[in-house]
Amino acid sequence: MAAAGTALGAGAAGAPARPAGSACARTRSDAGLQPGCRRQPGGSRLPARTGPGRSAGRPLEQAGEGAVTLRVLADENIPGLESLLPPGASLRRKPGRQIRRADLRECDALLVRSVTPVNAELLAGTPVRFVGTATSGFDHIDREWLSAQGVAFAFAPGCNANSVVEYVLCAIAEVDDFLERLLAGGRVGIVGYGVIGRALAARLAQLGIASVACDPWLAPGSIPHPATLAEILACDVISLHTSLVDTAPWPSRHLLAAPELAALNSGQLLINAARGPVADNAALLQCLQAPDAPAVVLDVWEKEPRVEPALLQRVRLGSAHIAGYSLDGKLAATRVLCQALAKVFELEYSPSTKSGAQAALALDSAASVPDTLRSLLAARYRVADDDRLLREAVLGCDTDTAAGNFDRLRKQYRERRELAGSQVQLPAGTTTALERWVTALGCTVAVAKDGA
Ligand SMILES: NC(=O)C1=CN([C@@H]2O[C@H](COP(=O)(O)OP(=O)(O)OC[C@H]3O[C@@H](n4cnc5c(N)ncnc54)[C@H](O)[C@@H]3O)[C@@H](O)[C@H]2O)C=CC1
Ligand SMILES: O=C(O)C(=O)[C@H](O)COP(=O)(O)O
Repeated sequence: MAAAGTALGAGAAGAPARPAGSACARTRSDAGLQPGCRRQPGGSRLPARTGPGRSAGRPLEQAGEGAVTLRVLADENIPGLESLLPPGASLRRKPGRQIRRADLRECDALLVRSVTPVNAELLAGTPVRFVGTATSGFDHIDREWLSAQGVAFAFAPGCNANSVVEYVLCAIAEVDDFLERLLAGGRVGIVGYGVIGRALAARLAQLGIASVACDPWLAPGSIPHPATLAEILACDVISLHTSLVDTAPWPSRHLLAAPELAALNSGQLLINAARGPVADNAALLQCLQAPDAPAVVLDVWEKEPRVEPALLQRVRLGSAHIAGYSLDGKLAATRVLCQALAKVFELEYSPSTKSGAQAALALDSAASVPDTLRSLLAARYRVADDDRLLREAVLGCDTDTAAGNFDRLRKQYRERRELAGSQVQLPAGTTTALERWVTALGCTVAVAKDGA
C-alpha cells in the first residue's frame, strides 16, 4: 500500500495507516505533491527518472533563447490552462477517456481528470515525468507505480470541497422537509471524515445542525462526534464522503451493500457524492424497489459513464458527477496543478489567484429560516436542474448514446459559482438573526441603508 497523504503540507500526527486513495488534512491552497523528482546532475530542470530500468531524464528543449518548452498533454476538460500554465509550456488537449500511450511519446507532463486511468499501461516507455490530476480523488492513479518510476505526482485536495458541501446542502434543501427536520434537531451522518467530510461537518455546525461521522482509518479522537456505521445509518440524512478504497481492513467499495441499505427507511435521505462503487448500485436498486425505501440522491454511479436507467428513475435527484464542478473549484485545481508543475520543473511562476468576482445576491424576504436558507442556496445552484438534464440525457436512449450524453453534460457544464464568498444584500432593519444564517453559509453581509 502506498503511504497515503504524501502531499505537501499534509500529515495527520499520530494517525494510523491511511488507505490508498486517502489524503490527510489539506486545504484548498495545498498542492498535493508527491515527491519523485530529483535535481539532475548538470542542471537539467527535469525531474530524474529514478525507477527501475530508467535513465535520467533529458533536459527541457530550448525553444528560442531562454525559452523552455515543457510539453504538456491535458484533458480537454481542465479549464484555464491556456492562461495559468507556466510560461514556455506547450499545451495539447485530448478527451480524457481517449488519452493513450501513443499520445505521450513526446510529453513531459500529463494533466488528467478522474476519467483517465494512469498506470504502467499508459506511461511505461514514455518521457512523462509529471502527472497531475485536477481532482480530489485519485483512485484512478497508480501512485505506487509513479513513485517507483520517479514520476512526480500532484492532485488538488480540497479545491472542490466547498462545491461538494454546497451540493449536499442543496440536495437536503430540495428533498421533502429534510432541511426543516435537521434545523429542528435532526442529525446528519457523515461517512468519511477527510477534507470534504470535515468541511461538511463544519458548515452544518455553523447552521446549528448536528452531525456525527465515521472514518475507521483515522486515529481515535480525531473525529469530534464519532459514531459507528450502524449509528450513522440511523441518522435523518446520510452523506457519503469516503475515498474509494479497496484496502483491508476498511475498504469503502460497497461499504453500503444490501445489509446496510436494509437498515434505511422512508424517513431518511441518503446522498452519495463520493464515488459510485461506495454504494452497491444493484443492491441500491433493490432497496429502492421496496415500499419503505429511503430518499436517495446520487451524483456518482457505479459504472460511469453508464448509468443504470432503472436506478436513475428511482432516485429523488440524480446528477452526472458534477458535485465538485463549481468554476471556483475547477480553477483552484488548475492553479494547484500549475504551481506543482512549476515547482517540479523548477520554473519561475506566479499565477493569478482570482476566479473573478461573483454577482452580489439580494435577500429581501421575511421568510422562515429554512426558506431563507433554501432561497440563498438556490440563488447559486439547484440539484434539480442537473437532475432534469441527466434524465433528458439518459432515459430513453440506447446505452452507448446515454454514456456519451453523460460525458457531454460534464464537458459542457455551465458556469456555476459557489455561494460561500458571495455578498448578500439585506434590507435595512434586517434582524441580526438573518445575518447569522447568511454568514453561516459562508457569505458576507451588506445591509442596505434606510431608503436605499
Ligand atoms: N462528486 C464529486 O464531484 C466529487 C467527489 N469526490 C470524492 O470524494 C472523496 C472524498 O474527498 P476528500 O474528502 O477530499 O478526500 P480525503 O482523502 O480527504 O477523505 C476521504 C476519507 O475517506 C476515509 N475513508 C476511506 N475508507 C473509508 C471507510 N471504509 N469508511 C469510512 N471512511 C473511509 C478516508 O480515511 C479519508 O479520511 C474523494 O476521494 C472523491 O472520490 C471529491 C470531489 C468531488
Ligand atoms: O475531485 C474529484 O475527486 C472529482 O470527483 C471531480 O470533481 C470529478 O471530476 P472529473 O475529474 O471526473 O471530471
